Amino acid sequence: MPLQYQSCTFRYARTSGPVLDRLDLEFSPGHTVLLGPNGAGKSTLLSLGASASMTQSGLVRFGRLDPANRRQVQAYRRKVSWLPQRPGFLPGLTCREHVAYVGWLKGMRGRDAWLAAPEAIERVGLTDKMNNKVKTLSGGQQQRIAIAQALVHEAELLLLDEPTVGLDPHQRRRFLDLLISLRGMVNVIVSTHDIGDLDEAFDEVVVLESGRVRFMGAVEEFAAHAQPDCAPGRRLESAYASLLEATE
Ligand SMILES: Nc1ncnc2c1ncn2[C@@H]1O[C@H](COP(=O)(O)OP(=O)(O)OP(=O)(O)O)[C@@H](O)[C@H]1O
Repeated sequence: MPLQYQSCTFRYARTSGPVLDRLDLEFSPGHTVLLGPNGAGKSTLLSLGASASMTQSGLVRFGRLDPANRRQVQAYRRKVSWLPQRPGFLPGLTCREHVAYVGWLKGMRGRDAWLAAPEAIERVGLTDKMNNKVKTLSGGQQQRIAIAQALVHEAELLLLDEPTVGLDPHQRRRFLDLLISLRGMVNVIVSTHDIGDLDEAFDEVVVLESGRVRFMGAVEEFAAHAQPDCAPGRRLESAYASLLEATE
């Protein structure tokens, strides 16, 4: 199912202009990377998609589900899972307890969530840490537990806000491999500033600039904006720079 934003306007309290002004955007199923300079509105867009905040006008829809409808919001949040920039974990819980707890919060029966948690944790490669406290895990491992939280209740779409910030290259690689392994199982939209090696993990690119869609298309179409003389390993970075320079 697509995630749609129809004529969405959003402004933070006590700020002058809107961050998003009548934005129309549709994310197709698949793996999409969301790029854009600081302040472009990526986190705002994802938090609206997660129903963590609500548009002042316009609509957000996942398929037919409307997060502004009280009767549909729980079903919406079960299907659309969000990993904010700084995910919070309850102190004292083990990985299994945490994953099961989130499943229960999303509407699963407690016992079902408890029994389903090990498989979700296995999917993210952390079975050996299942009974460890989440707070004792590294940053990269905590990000993977956050993904397991979405897998346990069989979310259809994951919204990940800068999930690789602060990860070392090895952890980042593991994280991208995890995303690749989730292809066909769950759709993802990932906002990031790390663009070097995204082509393997993503199908589509959206570039947001000042709350507007600057580019939307397949990774290859995006890469075609690269400077002809750029090094092969830097095509995506070059494409991104060219697209943004074209609007300066
Ligand atoms: N809670 C808030 N209150 C007021 N303004 C905010 C708030 N959060 C974000 N903003 C402003 O809204 C705009 C969009 O911010 P947002 O965090 O969505 O951008 P972003 O593209 O995710 O940026 P970054 O890449 O730096 O994370 C920015 O101008 C920011 O200063």
